[in-house]
Amino acid sequence: MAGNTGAPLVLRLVAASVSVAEKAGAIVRNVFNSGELGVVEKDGKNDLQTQADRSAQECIVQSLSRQFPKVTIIGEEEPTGETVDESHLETRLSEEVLKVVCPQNLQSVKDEDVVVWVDPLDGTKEYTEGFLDHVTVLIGVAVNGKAVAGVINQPYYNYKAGPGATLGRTMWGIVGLGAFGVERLVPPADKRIVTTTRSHSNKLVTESIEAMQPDEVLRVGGAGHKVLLVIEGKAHAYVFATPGCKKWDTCAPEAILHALGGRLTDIHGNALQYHRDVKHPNTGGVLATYSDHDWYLSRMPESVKAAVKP
Ligand SMILES: Nc1ncnc2c1ncn2[C@@H]1O[C@H](COP(=O)(O)O)[C@@H](O)[C@H]1OP(=O)(O)O
Ligand SMILES: [Mg+2]
Ligand SMILES: [Mg+2]
Ligand SMILES: [Mg+2]
Repeated sequence: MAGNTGAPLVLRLVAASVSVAEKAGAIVRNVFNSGELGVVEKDGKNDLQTQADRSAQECIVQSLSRQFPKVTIIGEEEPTGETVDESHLETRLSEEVLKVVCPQNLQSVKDEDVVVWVDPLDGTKEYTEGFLDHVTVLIGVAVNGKAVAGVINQPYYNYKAGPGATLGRTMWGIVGLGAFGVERLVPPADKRIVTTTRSHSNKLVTESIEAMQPDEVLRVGGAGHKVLLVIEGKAHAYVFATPGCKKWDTCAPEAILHALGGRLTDIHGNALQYHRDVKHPNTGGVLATYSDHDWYLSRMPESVKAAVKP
């Protein structure tokens, strides 16, 4: 089976995730092109699911669990119970990933040490509203509760460039090794740009953003997308001082940001935990930066910190 080459487990997982994230990204585009989004309201307020979320989740979870039957895989969406569409599966390994040398500390990781966190479509609200570049597919690999590797596919990267442009990109990273398919760019030095939610805002979010005294606020969708804005120097910080983000929203982006030298914590500065039995919501909110992380932490109002407990 493809998952059984001699490479260390973490590398094989990332190699499989890069291939399957590309496939899931294609599914996300195909569903949108079909015009039949099949939107369902989930339990939470302002919480949607589409056919693309369901099909991409099936693609990722089925493909990975067939290759790595002993690894815990946790996806955002509930299984549909429908027969698996074999044409949705992808079990090849990315050669590009298998070429790298796995960091020493991750070479002998065992199946039972790993949890894979899957967000088949991050930015669902924006997807249904046509903000297509906000959408990402997120596959994060956690070892002993820490985010160590991540894969992000952005299915509509470049779609504003017009016909002929290559649509979509895949980025991946391993802490201790670096990240590929994305480049760290430095944001402007003469102003402070903060990014936050456009569809899940509330008083706590607004208060915390104001406290950062930003020159500009980018209100956009998706946790993956906002971490990419920080990585690519379009924003100095991603500030989300409320509990809506879940482990599958942060695991992959956190690992890629860390691999490039940035930081992602809750709004108190605590590391996020990714054990298999952890509660899914990031109850302490999210703060992602490249630099001055402590400054953002110090600006966080006490009233917000008291309301957004870890
Ligand atoms: N209140 C919420 N309910 C459900 N999902 C949320 C909520 N807040 C954030 N999320 C998830 O975190 C992501 C980042 O938040 P936002 O886009 O508002 O900045 C969302 O795209 C959504 O992921 P998903 O689209 O995968 O359900
Ligand atoms: Mg969702
Ligand atoms: Mg999400
Ligand atoms: Mg999602």
